[in-house]
This record gives sequence, structure tokens and C-alpha cells, in this order.
Amino acid sequence: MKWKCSVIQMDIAFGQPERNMAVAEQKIAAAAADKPDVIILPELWTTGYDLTRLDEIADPMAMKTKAFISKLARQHGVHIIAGSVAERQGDGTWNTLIAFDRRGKQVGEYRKVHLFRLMNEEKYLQPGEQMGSFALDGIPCAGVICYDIRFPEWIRKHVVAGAQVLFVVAEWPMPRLAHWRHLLITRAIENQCYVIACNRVGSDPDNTFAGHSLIIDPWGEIVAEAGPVEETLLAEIDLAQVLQIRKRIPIFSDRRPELY
Ligand SMILES: O=C(O)CCC(=O)C(=O)O
Repeated sequence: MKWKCSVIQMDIAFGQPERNMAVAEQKIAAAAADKPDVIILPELWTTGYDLTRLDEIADPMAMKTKAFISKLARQHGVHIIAGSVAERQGDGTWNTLIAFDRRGKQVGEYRKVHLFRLMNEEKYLQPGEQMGSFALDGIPCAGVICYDIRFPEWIRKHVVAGAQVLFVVAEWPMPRLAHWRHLLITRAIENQCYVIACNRVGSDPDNTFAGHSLIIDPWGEIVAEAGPVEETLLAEIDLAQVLQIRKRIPIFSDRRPELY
């Protein structure tokens, strides 16, 4: 099976969900003209890192964002990994990835497990406790968020559970661009999976973000890479490559987890 993937590397207006949703709607419609199978948005694309105003701007149970993305997925007949949104529930807020299939059915929901202290996430957000596994067209996938890629054991757990495609949504700052690229390439090689990573661009009051969204094959080769400004990255991936590479170097039969 082949998938055409559109990675929407967008700027995000700080703390302005209505405006960001209107921009995303236009970008999704423009991307849909190329008839992709999957569209992916970045982390916290409705609010950005406006953490001190989350009480006001987070989406209760992510209901509004879910209804909005479900409609767009159905309308354009495309799977949408709708980045992550600030999801309010009770007294807590989570940084939550949501995934919809091309019929508009929600197939995945993942609350960021590793909160990033350097950007004060732990002061304003609750950590998730569950894995981010889901399936699209019968292909096992996983979705993780930004800082999560620094935890190889967390990604490995998803791959051991079956994931062949790893979606990464991020607001990764420019000063650590080299880490972003090396970590993503390494996660693809060591897990023999596709990595489809969407980062934002632009700035907020504290950070400038790196862009450089990436599509990486299970051999670790870069299929497509964006630059540091807004763009929609489009590339086709051949999912058969995952099993071919896993057969050629059978790390999942050779690993010795009883010793680790
Ligand atoms: O790990 C990093 O350097 C960046 C992580 C990050 O920006 C995030 O998780 O939001």
C-alpha cells in the first residue's frame, strides 16, 4: 500500500484558536487538491504555547476541534492527524493528539506523556498515561508529541506493539534543530518504521520554531524535508518497505529484551 502524505508546516497565532482554525481549514483544503491519503498538523496548533491562558482558551474535552476536524476529514476524504490541542477536562488540561480517518471517524487520541520542563509544560499541563496506538487503513500507527522523541523506550513500546508508521507532531525550537533531525532519523532506523514529523514555524514571545518537518523511510533515508518557513510537504511512502526492511535485518526477532 502506498500513502501520499501532506505535512502542513504552519505558523501559529499565539493564543488565537479561531484564527488558527480558519488558517488550518484553508491549508487543509489546499493540501486536499493533491489527493493525499494522510494530512498532519503540528503540536498545539490552535493555541500555541500560550500556557498561562489555557483556562480561557483550551478546548473543553477537545470537542470543538474534534467536530471541526471530523467534518474536514469526511469532506476531503482524507485521514487527518490533527496535531495536538489543549484539551480541558475538569480542572486539568492535557496536550492531546487526535487522529481521524477519511470517513471522519476518530481513530486515535493520545495525551502527551513526557512534559517538557524547559517550556514550563509541567506547571500548566497534566501528563498522559496511555499509549498512542491506532490504525489507518489497517496499518498499525503510533502518534507521539515533540519531547516524546527523546524517549526511545516509549517509541519502541509502540513499535513492539505493531506500529509501522510513527507520526510526530511538534513545536520544536530552532536552537535544537540538529537534535530534532538526528533523533527522528535514529527513531526511524532503530525501529525500522516510517517517521512522519510535522513541526511548526514562526515565533512566540519565548521561542522561534525550527520547521524542518520530515518524512523519513524505515532505512533512515529522508524522503522529504521542509525548510524553516511555512510550507506543505508532500511525499508518497510505500508501506511495503517496512516489512521488507524488517525481514532483511530482523531486529525484532534478534532483540534480547530479557537482558535489557
Ligand atoms: O526536546 C526538545 O528539545 C523540544 C521539546 C519541545 O519543545 C516540546 O516538547 O514541546
